[in-house]
Amino acid sequence: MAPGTGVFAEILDGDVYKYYADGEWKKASSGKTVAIINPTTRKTQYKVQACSQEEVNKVMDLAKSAQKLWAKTPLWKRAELLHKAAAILKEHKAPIAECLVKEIAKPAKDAVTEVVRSGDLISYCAEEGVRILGEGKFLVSDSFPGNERTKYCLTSKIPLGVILAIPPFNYPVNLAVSKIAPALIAGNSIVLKPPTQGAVSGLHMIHCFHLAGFPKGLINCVTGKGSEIGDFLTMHPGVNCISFTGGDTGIGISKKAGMIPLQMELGGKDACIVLEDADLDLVAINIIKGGFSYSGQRCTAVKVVLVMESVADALVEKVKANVAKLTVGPPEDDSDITPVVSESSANYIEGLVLDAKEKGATFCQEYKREGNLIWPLLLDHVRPDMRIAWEEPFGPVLPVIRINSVEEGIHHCNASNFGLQGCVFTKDVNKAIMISDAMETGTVQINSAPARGPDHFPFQVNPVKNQPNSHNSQLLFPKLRNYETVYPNVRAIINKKYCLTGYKGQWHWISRDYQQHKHDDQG
Ligand SMILES: NC(=O)C1=CN([C@@H]2O[C@H](COP(=O)(O)OP(=O)(O)OC[C@H]3O[C@@H](n4cnc5c(N)ncnc54)[C@H](OP(=O)(O)O)[C@@H]3O)[C@@H](O)[C@H]2O)C=CC1
Ligand SMILES: O=C(O)[C@H](O)COP(=O)(O)O
Repeated sequence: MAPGTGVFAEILDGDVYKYYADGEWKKASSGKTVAIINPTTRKTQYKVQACSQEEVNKVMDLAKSAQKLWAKTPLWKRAELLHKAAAILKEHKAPIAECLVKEIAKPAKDAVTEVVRSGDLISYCAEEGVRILGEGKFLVSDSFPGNERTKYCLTSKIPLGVILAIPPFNYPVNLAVSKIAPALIAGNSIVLKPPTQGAVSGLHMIHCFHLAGFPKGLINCVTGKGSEIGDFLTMHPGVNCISFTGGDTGIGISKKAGMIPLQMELGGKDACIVLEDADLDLVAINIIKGGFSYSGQRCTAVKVVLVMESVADALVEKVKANVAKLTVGPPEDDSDITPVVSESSANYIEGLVLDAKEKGATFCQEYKREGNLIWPLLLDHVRPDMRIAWEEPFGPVLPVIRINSVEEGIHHCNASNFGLQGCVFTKDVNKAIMISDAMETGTVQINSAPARGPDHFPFQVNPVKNQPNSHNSQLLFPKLRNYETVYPNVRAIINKKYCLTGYKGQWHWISRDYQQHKHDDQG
């Protein structure tokens, strides 16, 4: 089934996709549309409605009223509807994946994975939600000095209200449901503003919730350019919480939004620290996976390699050999490297490459670009005075900085404004843990590339970094009546075999020996 046909026919009006409010698909009164450009053809692929401020006002009112009733809907019923939406989404993975291919040039197989993973996440939120939200806390007064047992305190989790969800282009389905599903199970309503590139995938996903039979007005989706309706949405008095994922736009939003909870997942410059004793074949494979999957357009992509000088030549050779194997071309062919999302993004990446060239970086491949398609590029001998050492290219260009000590690597990682993830490669697990502790990032992967998934793992930025707090979707679950613990203290050091997670001071350790790990990874 093609997008906008079959069960999805009602979301399309002529060649323009409608927006969703009050349980219905509608045309915007502005009469204006927004074009979605296919990154591969650079031609208009789809059109969506440009919603007006009046429409946003209406949607906020609807979302507010619907939320009041939804909060009274039994938890098990909320979970039932979410499970239904998850099944419908997975059933219709093909047309939604096609939208991802056409709107954001996601390789065909990865596009299907994104939809399936999103369905699983919705179900997971439904399952966990009934447990987490089913529990409360009980306190007695004489546990505090000077008190007799004359009072009992019961706390329970209540919804925040209307959640404004704004995901980025690179996972328009998955990063939308990672906001929508926790919000709904916890009794909140949703106003989704999808990214322009990715809006049509988002509208198809929303239709799956519609088909599941959620109450009218509970879930709404307004389309339009962020630069045009963004401020009106984020400063709207009807919004009780903003869940945003994207770039520096989030910093602006956090300054404008006022006294409401914010969930901010912003950019990353994930460092990969490579020690002398690392298994260089394993490192090279992970650098390729971490740095170049979806053409580097992941917040968790490896964005700078910090390798000990003594093994740098050997590592660069191995990575070069693997880069040569990457296929470059259209997403429909499931190429490894596909066009980046827009011309302005390609121009930005090119600016970083030219700056590095001017300042003397070694080009391991020839720089090549056709339209938005940029061939994978490894830049060796990058120095801290080059922009690429610090900025996030969000494209298939990876800098290598040679270091003479572990401290130098940690220093570079910590000097970055970003604090999302990082990774360290060494056979010495003690060193790995010590380095992980010293890296000011939310998560460190040991002997593995950075990644957000599996989707139920904690995901947050290190709070010492100059960014708004970023944390996983737990914010959308609870608002304790006494405003405790809005930001859960979660830190994780994760990889497939060594896993150390902490939650409110409780630490769990699972380990297997490195040889076993190595054996598993080599298949
Ligand atoms: N930490 C994390 O979990 C993740 C972070 N990211 C980061 O996202 C960035 C790439 O995504 P990208 O989409 O380009 O990010 P942007 O910040 O450009 O856009 C993100 C979203 O914000 C919207 N937006 C734009 N302007 C405004 C505004 N003034 N008010 C409200 N919303 C607005 C966009 O809409 P429109 O498209 O219409 O402009 C889009 O939906 C990278 O920096 C990446 O690292 C990506 C994924 C995960
Ligand atoms: O946008 C991103 O980069 C995602 O949050 C990363 O998800 P992944 O690491 O599972 O690809």
